[in-house]
Amino acid sequence: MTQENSASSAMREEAPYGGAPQNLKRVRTRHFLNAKKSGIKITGLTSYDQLTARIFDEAGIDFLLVGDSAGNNVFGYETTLPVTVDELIPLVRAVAGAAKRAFVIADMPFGSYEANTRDAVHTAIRMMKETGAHAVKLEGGVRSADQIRHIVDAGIPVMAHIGFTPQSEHQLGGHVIQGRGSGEEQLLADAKAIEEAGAFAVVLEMVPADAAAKVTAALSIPTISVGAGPHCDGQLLVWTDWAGLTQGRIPKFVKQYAQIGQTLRDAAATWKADVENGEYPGPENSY
Ligand SMILES: Nc1nc(=O)c2c([nH]1)NC[C@@H]1CN(c3ccc(C(=O)N[C@@H](CCC(=O)O)C(=O)O)cc3)CN21
Ligand SMILES: CC(C)C(=O)C(=O)O
Ligand SMILES: [Mg+2]
Repeated sequence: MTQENSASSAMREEAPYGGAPQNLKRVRTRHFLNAKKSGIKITGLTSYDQLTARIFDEAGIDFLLVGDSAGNNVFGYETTLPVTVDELIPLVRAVAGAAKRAFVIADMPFGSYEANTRDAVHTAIRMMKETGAHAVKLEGGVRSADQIRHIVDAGIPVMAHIGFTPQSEHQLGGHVIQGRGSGEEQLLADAKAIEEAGAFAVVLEMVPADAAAKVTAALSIPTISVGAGPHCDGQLLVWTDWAGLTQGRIPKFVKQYAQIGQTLRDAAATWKADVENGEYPGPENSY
């Protein structure tokens, strides 16, 4: 969804081939659908603050997910499980306030939607009312279909998330690839249930590329890959993994496009040395 930059097409809302051109005022759920129909890849990154939201939005990234991966990346938790709605809301507000073109999606934290459809609708409405997000995301296929349907009935777009679902990592036995062997049937059943429940898109996380291709062909809504191979309709990565900021083990499906961690470490060490040896502040930095 990144072509269509020419001045002649400026301000035309729909590109002739569908998808979401750069001059769109705002990416919408229909552009996800159009992109799938016309074979234009959808791009998303996570974002947890206004600085990165502004940068990724300016780069033309189609959607920004304020993931509960903020638990790991912002708050320093071991897993996403402790993240609360109250913790995530200010981050979503920062991202939604900064993104002009990108579609902003608020992740629903563990414990905020599973028990019943009332909880699910309540949380989704809070996210929309208190943040300015354009959609919510939750984990689970068949098991979350009722929740998806009720949130959609309340007028809120839902992105679903199946395959490896980090909120159930203890049940899944760790960071384990999903949809292998007989798991493929469950994956397809989950995907179908999500589509029938009215979700506008589905994230497939850590799924074999072949299984993800089958799901992508079987659905009319777009599939978004996080480690689910090249045949999905779009790709999503956790920005701190992708930019080389995450410490420790990162999944094989991540390709790093920058080394921000090393850049910052070098900058900090250089600045410390400059202060210690009197190089900083120089006359140009003093009044
Ligand atoms: N998209 C995404 N989901 C996550 O759950 C997640 C991230 N990103 N990034 C930050 C952390 C790091 N996580 C992970 C996830 C998987 C592996 C991993 O090593 N996976 C194996 C495959 C699974 C296996 O067979 O054990 C790999 O080689 O990629 C490591 C860290 C979990 N967190
Ligand atoms: C990795 C994506 C799909 C996510 O749910 C998150 O960042 O929380
Ligand atoms: Mg998440």
